[in-house]
Amino acid sequence: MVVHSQSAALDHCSLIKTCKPTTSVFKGIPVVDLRDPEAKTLIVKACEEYGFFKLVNHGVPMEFFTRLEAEALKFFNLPQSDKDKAGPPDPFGYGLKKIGSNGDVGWVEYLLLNTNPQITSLKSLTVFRETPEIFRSSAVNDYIQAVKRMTFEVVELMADGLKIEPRDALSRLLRDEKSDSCFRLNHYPPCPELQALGGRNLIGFGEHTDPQIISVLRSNNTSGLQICLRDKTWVSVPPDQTSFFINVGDALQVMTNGRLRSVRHRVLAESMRSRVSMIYFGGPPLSEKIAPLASLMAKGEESLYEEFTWWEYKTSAYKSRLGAYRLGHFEKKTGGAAGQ
Ligand SMILES: C=C1C[C@]23C[C@@]1(O)CC[C@H]2[C@@]12CC[C@H](O)[C@@](C)(C(=O)O1)[C@H]2[C@@H]3C(=O)O
Ligand SMILES: O=C(O)CCC(=O)C(=O)O
Ligand SMILES: [Fe+2]
Repeated sequence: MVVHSQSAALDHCSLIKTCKPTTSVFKGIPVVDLRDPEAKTLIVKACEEYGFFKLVNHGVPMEFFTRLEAEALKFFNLPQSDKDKAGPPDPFGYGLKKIGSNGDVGWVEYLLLNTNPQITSLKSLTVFRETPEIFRSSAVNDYIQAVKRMTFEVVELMADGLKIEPRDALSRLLRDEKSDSCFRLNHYPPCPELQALGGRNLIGFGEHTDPQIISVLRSNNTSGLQICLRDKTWVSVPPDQTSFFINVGDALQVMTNGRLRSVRHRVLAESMRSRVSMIYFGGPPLSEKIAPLASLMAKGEESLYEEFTWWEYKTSAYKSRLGAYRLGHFEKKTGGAAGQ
């Protein structure tokens, strides 16, 4: 639904969608302790049931979070004209409200970066030059390196839990120097005018699944993140600035032939507090064939999906609207109930 502004003050968010307030807080969020000997089993269980879990005792020092968050806020607090020098995102760079290039908008500003220096686009280089503080400091790089290392461990545990052989079948795709991964810093400013919306919530980042293999999110202590459960209800994820929240992406759903499900999620804006989040999206190299892993398939089990490369999936995803069910296009017509 489009907001019909109730005052002039609301004009600047008049194209952004609202939704009914959700009161239910996700109390049963699966929590995985990376040091727990049972971690591999718990990761698989959480990803089968929710495509989502919270990770604690992850070993990434809090200092990495606080440094990057401070640098991010310094950047987002710059005058608009300075931030605009790092945009528009195509797809990398600074973006304000527009998400992707197919008409999606949200109450958010962001920096989208490539994590692979070898294929750093000209746009990213411009970002480096135009926003010296955040990119001259080592905060972004240090954070990404630490989160990548931890993510490799998580997907290796996942492979162990799923009895995938070899155990680096997933992590090698993320470790590959041509891995098509990216990193996003999101800033959701407070929206005091929300109170005039009669209790409705403003969409910060509309509902979607992440196309990649895995997404690793960390935010400050502001709520807003919600996930969609199997019964289609939306629940709020209580924020925890010391932990990571891990999402199964579409590519992992396909590689496990639907056993792990990519999770639909969204972010709602708050009226009083600003939310800062940082997300590493781990993707495979562009040329990688995305198909169910042989060691996971039962005898005679057939793939639910047509064969495609990550490049083909990504190209199709980037032509789609944020909320689209992107995997639908790649499901085998006779393949059974993979859909949503
Ligand atoms: C509307 C879009 C934004 C997006 C590209 C897309 O066309 C559909 C997928 C979107 C998404 C969601 C997860 C990540 O935030 C993202 C970077 C990605 O890989 O897919 C975004 C894309 C984007 O913001 O460009
Ligand atoms: O900002 C967040 O907390 C989540 C955003 C998100 O889902 C995304 O950028 O893909
Ligand atoms: Fe997402």
